[in-house]
Amino acid sequence: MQIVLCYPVEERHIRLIQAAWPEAEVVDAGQERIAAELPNADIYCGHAKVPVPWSETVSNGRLQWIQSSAAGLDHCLTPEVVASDIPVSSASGVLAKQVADHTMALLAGMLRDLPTFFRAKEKKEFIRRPTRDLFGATVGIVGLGGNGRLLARVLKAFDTKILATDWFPDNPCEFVDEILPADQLDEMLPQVDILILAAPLTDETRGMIGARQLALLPENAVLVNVARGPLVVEEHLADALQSEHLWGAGIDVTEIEPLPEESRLWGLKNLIITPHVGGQRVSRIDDMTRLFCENITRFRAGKPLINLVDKRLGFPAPGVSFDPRQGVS
Ligand SMILES: NC(=O)C1=CN([C@@H]2O[C@H](COP(=O)(O)OP(=O)(O)OC[C@H]3O[C@@H](n4cnc5c(N)ncnc54)[C@H](O)[C@@H]3O)[C@@H](O)[C@H]2O)C=CC1
Ligand SMILES: O=C(O)C(=O)CO
Repeated sequence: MQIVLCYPVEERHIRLIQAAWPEAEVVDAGQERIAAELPNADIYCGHAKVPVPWSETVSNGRLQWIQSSAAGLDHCLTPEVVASDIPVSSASGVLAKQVADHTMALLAGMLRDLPTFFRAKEKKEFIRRPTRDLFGATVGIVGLGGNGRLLARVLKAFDTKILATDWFPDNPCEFVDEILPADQLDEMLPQVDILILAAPLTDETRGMIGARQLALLPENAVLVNVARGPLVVEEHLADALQSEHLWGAGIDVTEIEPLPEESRLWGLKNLIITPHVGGQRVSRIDDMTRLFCENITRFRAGKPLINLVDKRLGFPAPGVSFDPRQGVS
């Protein structure tokens, strides 16, 4: 049994994985060796950011399970993997707390107009201008999974009205006032002061926020994208920010990462950009290893995996959820 890893593990993580399956050989391939090691894996855990030979790996017939170390599965759900019978599980929940924090930072930063004050600080200027706050706002969340649900809980403390769209609208959430089916996004947009994107990148969601959807948002709405850059048509977002139809936006993800030097987005004053760091936290790799070890125990016992992905949809169906600081619930 060979377990191949491609996430930034240290010796102590490898020891934990080894303890979960003592007979297995654990190979820390990293980004450097993953293309060479993946075809020999029985189990793969990681998030390869370099091209890897999925086609060869699937046709070898050796790979038995993919544990993504990311919540987003766009890195591994290739047509060959989707067509195969290899189960895929995601890291939903592992990063949710820091993503919620980061979303609140982007949102509050934009409502309180921190970009203006940061620019003023550079010039040693003391300026004041009207700002806004979150209390009483109507917030729309696109995607009520691990991240979207936790965000709803946090946002509710600000007396907000929360609407959401989700692929599974019948899966209730006590902090959301109304959950609409994914295809009713157009109905939600005109009602919200703040729109938060927390859905995976799939064929359905690519380009889901373009000029038409931005125009459906009320004047002065704020957009936050902590999901994947290609959910938004970046040129259209730049237009809506430049015309000041939107009050502002906070984005942790862009269509191309790193954002190219020539992008129009860099020059927009009402935009906060962070370099895909929403999921970062000092103990992120410990947290991920905890989920992987829990799933190894389940895999060995033939029990259902946490965050088992519906590969045709591109994300997990509702089920048990995993909080690395509390465990399974
Ligand atoms: N900025 C960052 O560092 C991070 C970004 N992400 C991104 O955020 C996404 C969401 O993360 P999680 O909540 O953990 O994923 P998740 O898999 O737990 O939840 C995704 C949710 O989106 C819903 N959904 C799918 N298609 C939809 C559509 N067309 N419209 C509305 N809802 C739809 C699903 O029903 C599900 O409830 C990930 O796929 C990933 O791309 C995740 C973690 C960190
Ligand atoms: O988990 C994910 O999908 C991420 O984007 C982490 O950076």
